[in-house]
Amino acid sequence: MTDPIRIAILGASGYTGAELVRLLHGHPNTDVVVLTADRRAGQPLAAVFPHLAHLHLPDLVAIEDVTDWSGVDLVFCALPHATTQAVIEALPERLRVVDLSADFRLEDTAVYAQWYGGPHKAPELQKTAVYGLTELARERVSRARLVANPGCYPTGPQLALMPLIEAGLIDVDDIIIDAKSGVSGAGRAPKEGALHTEVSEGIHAYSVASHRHAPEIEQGLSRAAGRPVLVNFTPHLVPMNRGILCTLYVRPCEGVKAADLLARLGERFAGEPFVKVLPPGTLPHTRHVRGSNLCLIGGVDDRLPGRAILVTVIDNLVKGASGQAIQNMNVMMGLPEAAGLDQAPLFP
Ligand SMILES: NC(=O)C1=CN([C@@H]2O[C@H](COP(=O)(O)OP(=O)(O)OC[C@H]3O[C@@H](n4cnc5c(N)ncnc54)[C@H](OP(=O)(O)O)[C@@H]3O)[C@@H](O)[C@H]2O)C=CC1
Ligand SMILES: CC(=O)N[C@@H](CCC(=O)OP(=O)(O)O)C(=O)O
Repeated sequence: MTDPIRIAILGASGYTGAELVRLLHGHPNTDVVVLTADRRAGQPLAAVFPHLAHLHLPDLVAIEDVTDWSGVDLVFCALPHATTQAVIEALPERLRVVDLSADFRLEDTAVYAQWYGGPHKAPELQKTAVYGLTELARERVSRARLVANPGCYPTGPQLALMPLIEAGLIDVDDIIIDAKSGVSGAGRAPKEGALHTEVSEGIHAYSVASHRHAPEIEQGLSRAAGRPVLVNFTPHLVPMNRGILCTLYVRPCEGVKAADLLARLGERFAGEPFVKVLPPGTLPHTRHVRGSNLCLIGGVDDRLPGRAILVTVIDNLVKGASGQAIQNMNVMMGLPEAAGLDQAPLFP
């Protein structure tokens, strides 16, 4: 039996931090040794998250109070974007890092500056970061010191569209991504737009034609196409806690049907533990993945000639964040990729 991997979770008092703690509790090869917080530093985790009170874990501390990293092997950074670059740059070089924020996802730091409102604070480190959409980057992830975990919205659409673009099966200049997210995607820190009164009993589009996940999706699709690709991406906030459903409107090449697209995806993801392609005509619900690391993909032909509609679902806190982060850690550390991630979805 090998020694457990000693884990620090920065931002453990947030939603994705708590989800890392929950999932790592079931991981056979890890030991959580450091938990950090900002406003909640100094408190026991059970005071912040009573649902984790049965676990024996260290209290929350401020990052600056962690002066000795010698007892840590791998760091999960679950901090707000734009705070993470400086934090990771200050960590000892020896530590492996999985960053859940957006700070290292965009390879071009000029594009980062344009979408995240300021210059990149660690451009040299950015050159070493690997974008960790695990199923499509496994080999690079295995060698990475720093993995940029994909955004919650970009995960499903890239998994469904990149293999189709690589196979030349769809028109890359006509892709519409209609996305709907649960409110936990906005994090736990109080925000007016996430209040119950603002979100319940309604649904609304936001950041229309201007959401920061559009360039992240375009980065992946452009790599698959071998040339620049732009997408129409519209996110919506829906009154549920977890889950992201993306409806993808695509134009298959002449003679290609939805069943052919699904067949290609089925071949591409054969044997993958977490990406499952449904039979033609069967469409997934967010309920089908709740609490699990699964991404489900379904599809149908549109009545409109030449159009097909694909639907992807993930749990934003699992495959869209902490689950995929653990999947990446498993690949980086040479562990079985599904270790700690075999939870079946909570249905209904
Ligand atoms: N929620 C989601 O579905 C997803 C989130 N992400 C990304 O993951 C990261 C974490 O998200 P999430 O867990 O939702 O966010 P939360 O707002 O729920 O949690 C943020 C965490 O960071 C801590 N924190 C806040 N500001 C600072 C600071 N200046 N210095 C140190 N610590 C700080 C908070 O501490 P305290 O509470 O004590 O103040 C808390 O522990 C973000 O970058 C987010 O964009 C990625 C994919 C999906
Ligand atoms: C519902 C909601 O507010 N979602 C967030 C994105 C969620 C997220 O986690 O963004 P990152 O993956 O880039 O960190 C938003 O629209 O900004």
